[in-house]
Amino acid sequence: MAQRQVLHGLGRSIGWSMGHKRQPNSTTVRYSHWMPTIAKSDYRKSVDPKYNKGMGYTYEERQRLSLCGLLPPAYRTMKQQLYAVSESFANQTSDLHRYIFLRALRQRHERLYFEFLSKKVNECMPIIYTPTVGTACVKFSLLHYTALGLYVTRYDKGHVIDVLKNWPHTEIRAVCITDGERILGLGDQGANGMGISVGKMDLYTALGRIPPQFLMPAVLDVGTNNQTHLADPLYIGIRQERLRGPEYEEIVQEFMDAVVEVWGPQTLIHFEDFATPNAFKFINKYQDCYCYFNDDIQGTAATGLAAFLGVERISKKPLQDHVIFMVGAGSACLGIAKLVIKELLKRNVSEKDAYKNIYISDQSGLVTKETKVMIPDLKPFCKDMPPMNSLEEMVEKFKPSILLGATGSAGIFTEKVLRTMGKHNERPAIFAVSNPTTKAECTAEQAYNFTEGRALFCSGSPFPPVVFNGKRIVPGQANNSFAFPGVALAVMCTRPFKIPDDVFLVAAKTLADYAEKHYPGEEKLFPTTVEACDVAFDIAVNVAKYFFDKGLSNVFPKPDDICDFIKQQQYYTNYDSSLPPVWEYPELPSVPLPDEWEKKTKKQRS
Ligand SMILES: NC(=O)C1=CN([C@@H]2O[C@H](COP(=O)(O)OP(=O)(O)OC[C@H]3O[C@@H](n4cnc5c(N)ncnc54)[C@H](OP(=O)(O)O)[C@@H]3O)[C@@H](O)[C@H]2O)C=CC1
Ligand SMILES: CC(=O)C(=O)O
Ligand SMILES: [Mg+2]
Repeated sequence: MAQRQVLHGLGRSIGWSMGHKRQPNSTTVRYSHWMPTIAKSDYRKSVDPKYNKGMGYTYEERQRLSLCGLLPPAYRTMKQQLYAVSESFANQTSDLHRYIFLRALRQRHERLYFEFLSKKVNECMPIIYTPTVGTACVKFSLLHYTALGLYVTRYDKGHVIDVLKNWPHTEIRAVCITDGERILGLGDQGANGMGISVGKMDLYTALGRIPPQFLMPAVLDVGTNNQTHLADPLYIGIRQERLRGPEYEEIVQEFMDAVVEVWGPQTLIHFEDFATPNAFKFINKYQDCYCYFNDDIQGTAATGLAAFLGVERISKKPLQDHVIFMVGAGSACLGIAKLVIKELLKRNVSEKDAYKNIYISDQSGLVTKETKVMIPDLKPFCKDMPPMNSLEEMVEKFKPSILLGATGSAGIFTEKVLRTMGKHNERPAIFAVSNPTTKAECTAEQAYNFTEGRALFCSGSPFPPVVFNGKRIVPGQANNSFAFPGVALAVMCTRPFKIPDDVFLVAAKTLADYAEKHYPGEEKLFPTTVEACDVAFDIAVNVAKYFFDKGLSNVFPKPDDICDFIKQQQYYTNYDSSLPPVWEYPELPSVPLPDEWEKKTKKQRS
């Protein structure tokens, strides 16, 4: 009996239950020799990425789990393993190699991977997320080795539920799905869009600390119109033109219903990188009847509004008095514009005044009543004025104080556009939010150089700090990754049936407040990425409060301490064990880690 308790304790300490098929009377040492089959299955489990500790298995655990001899003799603490990973990471020869290295780590040793991401956010975010994830998607056919997420295809029609049931984890609480049609600013990547779903869900865990076993990245492969992929003999998806019309919508509907059937109506369904007309069609169809959100519309909206609230704070001018010019009439710009309107209406600004100062343009110029509008959500933003085409002329004419581009068209914020922004504003707010970096409307350097260093600049993908007139300026990152992990964490904890738009107002305000609270008196619109985990937690707390207060949570009773309630459901990477040894193993000599590395690993803000 005592023996069984020890074994159970050990099972818990490494993260799985040992079961009851043990020899109750055997000693532990004999057990490991007598039961080769079980020992072998323990070995498989011990290298399962979810449980693996790598060289972090203690000598005691190695003895009990029949791992002696299967690992090198040295033992490594989590910190020593992190050091090993960071050395190997740094030795990779390109960002794509770093991406491949991290993917392999994820497939081998999940807790170490997430611990590394959270300790090295600055270094890892640009790899597992934008910009490198964009390159990875383009080349995904060469990188695919094993199931990272679920592929559902148009030919699974009528059987989507069976495909979903093949996913190895049974308790899924969030799904991120893309059909790959608009991957970042890189266009149609078909099934290669899996890289984006995987990247987003990795941030659920790295930033939101949502346990990875609750998450399922997915691709809905309905074909691709990307001619390069269609001609590529190694393309991993269905080599056919994209499905359109009712058949396309039916397969999306079947996916939605299958998720609800398999994992329940409280499963969060996150739509990512759908082409804009479909993105708006589905948000309007699903938002009120599924636990659903579209990240490019709503997550981006929360981040964009937060940036504008920061501009309001720094400029000491109410948001409704700012002239906002948006270049791009897609998911990102329209999502932000709609949330700004929501915020202004809440402040009792009249509808007419709320719309008055927001201008939107697309490739054919200013969106006016003459524009052939394909997305109904764009209609209220159409101006009753003559058409205008040149961005330079529009910026000169409307004198925006906030200029935001989400176009996927690199460099359209020309020197003249930027200088005009600088001419009309003391602190011109310039946001080049297109991803990846190669698609940014301007670089950080251009934004500061052409405005004499006065720009309040943010970009979608990270730019390095710029030194202007001897002053080091750190550009902010205006990316929806500051919003969706916190919203998802709140949803996972409170289990609502739907996610109203107000949730993204809460997220925006929390993000803006975070910057204000942590950088008082500083002209900083966003926290740094190393704080993204703390931001996600704050957003989760406020959004969870919102769900409880509005009666939308399905968790009863309302917890007294929401912070604690959320913390208890988060993912932790600790796998310490304090078991006694079975046979004696001497304390082996070790060498301390370099001081330099220890210092660098401590949290730094910029
Ligand atoms: N930082 C972040 O968090 C986020 C960034 N993004 C990025 O924003 C970009 C756009 O995404 P999304 O809105 O979904 O994309 P869409 O493709 O739906 O929209 C792009 C819009 O930009 C317009 N456009 C393109 N080129 C120009 C140009 N040269 N001048 C004026 N308008 C132009 C298009 O006009 P037309 O319709 O006439 O073709 C279209 O209205 C992408 O790069 C994406 O990565 C998206 C979401 C979040
Ligand atoms: C960040 C993001 O979601 C995009 O660029 O599409
Ligand atoms: Mg996106």
